Amino acid sequence: MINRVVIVGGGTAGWMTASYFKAAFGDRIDITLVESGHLGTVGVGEATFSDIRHFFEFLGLKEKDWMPACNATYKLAVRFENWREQGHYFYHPFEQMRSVNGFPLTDWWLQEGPTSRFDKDCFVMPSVIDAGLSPRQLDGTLIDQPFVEGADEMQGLTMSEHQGKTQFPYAYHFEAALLAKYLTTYSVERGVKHIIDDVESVDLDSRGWITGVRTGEHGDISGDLYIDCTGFRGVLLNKALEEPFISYQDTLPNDSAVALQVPMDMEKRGIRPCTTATAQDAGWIWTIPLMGRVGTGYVYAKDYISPEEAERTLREFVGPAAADAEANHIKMRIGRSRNSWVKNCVGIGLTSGFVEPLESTGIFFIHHAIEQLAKNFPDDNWNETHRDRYNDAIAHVMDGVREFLVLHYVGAKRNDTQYWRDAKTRKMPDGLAERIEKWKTQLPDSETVFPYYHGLPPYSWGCILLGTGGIEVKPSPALRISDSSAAQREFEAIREKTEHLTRTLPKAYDYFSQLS
Ligand SMILES: Cc1cc2nc3c(=O)[nH]c(=O)nc-3n(C[C@H](O)[C@H](O)[C@H](O)COP(=O)(O)OP(=O)(O)OC[C@H]3O[C@@H](n4cnc5c(N)ncnc54)[C@H](O)[C@@H]3O)c2cc1C
Ligand SMILES: N[C@H](Cc1c[nH]c2cc(Cl)ccc12)C(=O)O
Repeated sequence: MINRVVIVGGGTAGWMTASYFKAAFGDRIDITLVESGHLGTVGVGEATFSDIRHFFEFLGLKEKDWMPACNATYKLAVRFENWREQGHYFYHPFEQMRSVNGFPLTDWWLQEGPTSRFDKDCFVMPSVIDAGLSPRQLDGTLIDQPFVEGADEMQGLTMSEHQGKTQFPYAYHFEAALLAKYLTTYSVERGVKHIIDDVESVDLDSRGWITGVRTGEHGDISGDLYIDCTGFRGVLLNKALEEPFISYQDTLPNDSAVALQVPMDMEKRGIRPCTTATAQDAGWIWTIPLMGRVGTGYVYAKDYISPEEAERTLREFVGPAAADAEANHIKMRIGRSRNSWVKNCVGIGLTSGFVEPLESTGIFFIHHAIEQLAKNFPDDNWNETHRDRYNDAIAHVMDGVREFLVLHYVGAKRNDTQYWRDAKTRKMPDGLAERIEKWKTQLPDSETVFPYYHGLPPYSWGCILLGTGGIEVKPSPALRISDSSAAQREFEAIREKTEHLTRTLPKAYDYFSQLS
């Protein structure tokens, strides 16, 4: 049995892992988490995938338990502003793609689109977001969507097993530091040993396996399995075990960010329930609404703009409310460890890998890694099959998301600065150019997107292609000679549903202010 687990690092990755493993394995596993008292965590205001609800469900937590404690709000989409041209925006929503006669509605939209807005013609969420509404009524009733919430056959499935079966209509925004604090209490109450100290060195045996970590004040801590959640430092995996890091910077050049937390009266401002990604001269700015403040930051490539200029741009973007906010400059390590599981050490979180937060994939990577590790948990035979399966799953998810992000830049019509022009000529990950060729005559489907599980359904790829507008796509030839009346009825049904929802849903702020 492997039942002594040592986690090094107390950011989002460390505490999500500790709490999930306690919920999964109870007292059959002994967990010690060591975190530095002075090295900070990266967590800024964070946005997630909708799948994160499975994590909270697994821990037995309801929204009213954790959301108010983390100043959380709902995220119904990512809103992309100015990626095509100044003043243009589109949504990548959490919403089941409708299909008519075997073709996604977006394909019909290319042939028959009632207006120039694919997002508002094909989905109801964009109008709900524009009106600043909550997807739940004040009594908690969720808007009726074609998805299954809590159905028995879905219990216990991992995210990859869930994919394609349902699409939940929202994700979350929350304060990462508050979530880490919440999960600390959850974990410690369930028996996780919490040590605040620095790991100063790592002991290896003659085979190079970890036998213990040495701390400044608490001596040696040893276990069977070591989980490296030390962030970009990779203290165990990359430093002690010397596992190489594969950089993605040749295809994704953004390597820096500057973040601000801006206190705000959200009742007055109102909550637009989505993450906004506003394109800038050398990157993009995120805006994340939380209860009591807005999290914002400029993600940029330092080859194109200096940190000082990025901070100045961000402050101008936010306006006077940012005057007293302290800027947090972050250097990002973009790419992944060649293998995230090496010998008796598994890197989770930023140690394992990271891509810029354009589609909020950091916490999704952590959640996926935890589910895969729980599924492939080793015994003392250290069977290679479990390790190899785990490493393949982690590599695929990150490589797939890298392609998805590159599509945003290659697809963006804007080319008004060197940064955006270079995005069109930069090397692409293997296979993407061929896939884009196929999508020019038929929007992405399960047979033409990145072929391994990477968290994004085919409709997500279609939204980016249609929204960014730089790649010309044509309707499928079959639809040109097909009867479109069923598609027309579907567009009409969406219009009616949108009209009904925008009349009946409460304001997002009102929903959160009564949630407890
Ligand atoms: C600019 C930016 C924006 C982001 N936005 C999003 C988003 O919107 N959505 C999303 O899902 N993800 C986002 N992410 C990613 C997300 O922040 C991370 O995935 C998440 O915070 C996990 O970080 P971590 O726990 O791996 O590392 P960290 O937060 O860096 O934590 C590392 C921990 O290790 C400890 N440590 C380090 N060295 C030692 C040592 N020697 N001894 C003891 N302890 C040590 C530190 O004290 C700390 O506790 C973003 C990341 C960045 C950089
Ligand atoms: N696994 C899916 C991924 C997904 C589906 N739609 C979206 C929209 C946005 Cl903005 C991000 C991710 C996804 C999920 O989490 O729902």
